[in-house]
Amino acid sequence: MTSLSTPAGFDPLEGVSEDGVMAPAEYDAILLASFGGPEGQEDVIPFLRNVTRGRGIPDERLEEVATHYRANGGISPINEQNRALKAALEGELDRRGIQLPVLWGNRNWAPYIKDVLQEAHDAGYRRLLMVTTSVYSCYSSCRQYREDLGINLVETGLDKTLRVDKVRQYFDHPGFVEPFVEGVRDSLAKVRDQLAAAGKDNGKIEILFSTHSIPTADAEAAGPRDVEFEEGSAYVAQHLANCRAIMDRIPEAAGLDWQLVYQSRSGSPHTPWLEPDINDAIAELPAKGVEGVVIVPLGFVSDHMEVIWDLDTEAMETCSELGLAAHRAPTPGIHEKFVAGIVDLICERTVENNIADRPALTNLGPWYDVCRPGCCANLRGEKPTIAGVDSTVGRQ
Ligand SMILES: CC1=C(CCC(=O)O)c2cc3nc(cc4[nH]c(cc5[nH]c(cc1n2)c(C)c5CCC(=O)O)c(CCC(=O)O)c4C)C(CCC(=O)O)=C3C
Ligand SMILES: [Fe+2]
Repeated sequence: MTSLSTPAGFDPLEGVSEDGVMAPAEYDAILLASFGGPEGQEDVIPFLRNVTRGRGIPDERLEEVATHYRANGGISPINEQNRALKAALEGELDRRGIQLPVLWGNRNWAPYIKDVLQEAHDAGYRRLLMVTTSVYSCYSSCRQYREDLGINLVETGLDKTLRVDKVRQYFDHPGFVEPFVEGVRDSLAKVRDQLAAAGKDNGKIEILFSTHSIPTADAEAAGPRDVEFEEGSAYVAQHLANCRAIMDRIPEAAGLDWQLVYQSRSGSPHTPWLEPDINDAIAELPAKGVEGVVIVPLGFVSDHMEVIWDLDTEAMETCSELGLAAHRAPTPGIHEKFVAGIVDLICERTVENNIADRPALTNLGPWYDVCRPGCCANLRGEKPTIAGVDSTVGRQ
């Protein structure tokens, strides 16, 4: 390519307000960024090595997790779900007459973010808007994505000619929350039916909101460094706020007990991670007189391996061993409200079809378009990032 449409480098803070809102801009394409997963038995170990490189995850844990993938033919459902989400986003953009191509790239498996950035550049794109399939604030869900973009832009040498911004973390956007409201309501009715069929018409039900456990040190570093969270950390506070937002919207669930629990812990047993584990929490329920459980996969956008194994296989088994009626609520997946919500988030950031109103269903949001200083710090050392007020990638 002889001439470029944009001058080399940019000011990442141009148009960014005090509170991290970025003025609408013109984008060439959307980048749907996700985790990635294996697509066959021979991919399983290389994928797990990609995920855990430099993370100190014991080999026994990797072998254990490999069996979850092996049982599913070595295939993670996540890639198919992302293809479906990409198609649904294209459909919704098209329906609204918005001409923005959707690219898809993963952190840990093909199509890799690095290759997608090169393809985007070769196609003449100079500014992308990234949407991630992770919605809360913590290293794994926020900074790790911003870092992988930063590192790949620097490594490909595209950092001065290809700019990537990111939509805000959208845990409390109605597009993410409302599908859960519907799903929890339906699941509650199913558990009530199961109990009725067993002659336990007024059996006590508890709602377990489940999310990915993370090291407590990562939880403490989650979110902006310069903002205090009453509930210990941005990660925990965002989840608890969402639990309340969902409970408040389901009259049928009025008065039911609920709690936030954690799943999919890895790492060394000596490192503290967020607790209680969902299986331990379930084991405590019979003693409280609980006879039915609704399991809500609040930390996830689709039914990937952490959902179909850790919840549908393990947690459901724990319930059945204890004789508890149970149902797992759906993830947003390609729910029409979720898809429309993501397109709304894109429109918040674009000059054309701009949406000025920024809905948020908790009082923590709307979250920052451009992360605050030190947001979701990498406790192992600083790497180049995008989409933070302290990002340096692409600076003139
Ligand atoms: C917060 C969070 C989310 C939610 C936000 C988001 O969605 O991003 C998430 C999602 C996912 N996690 C996934 C898979 C894995 N996560 C692992 C390991 C880890 N996850 C962590 C955190 C999170 N993970 C952490 C702190 C580790 C320890 C290692 C490290 O510090 O990085 C490992 C290694 C083996 C193990 O120990 O489990 C695997 C295989 C898949 C793909 C599933 C599929 O293939 O369908 C998805 C969507
Ligand atoms: Fe994970």
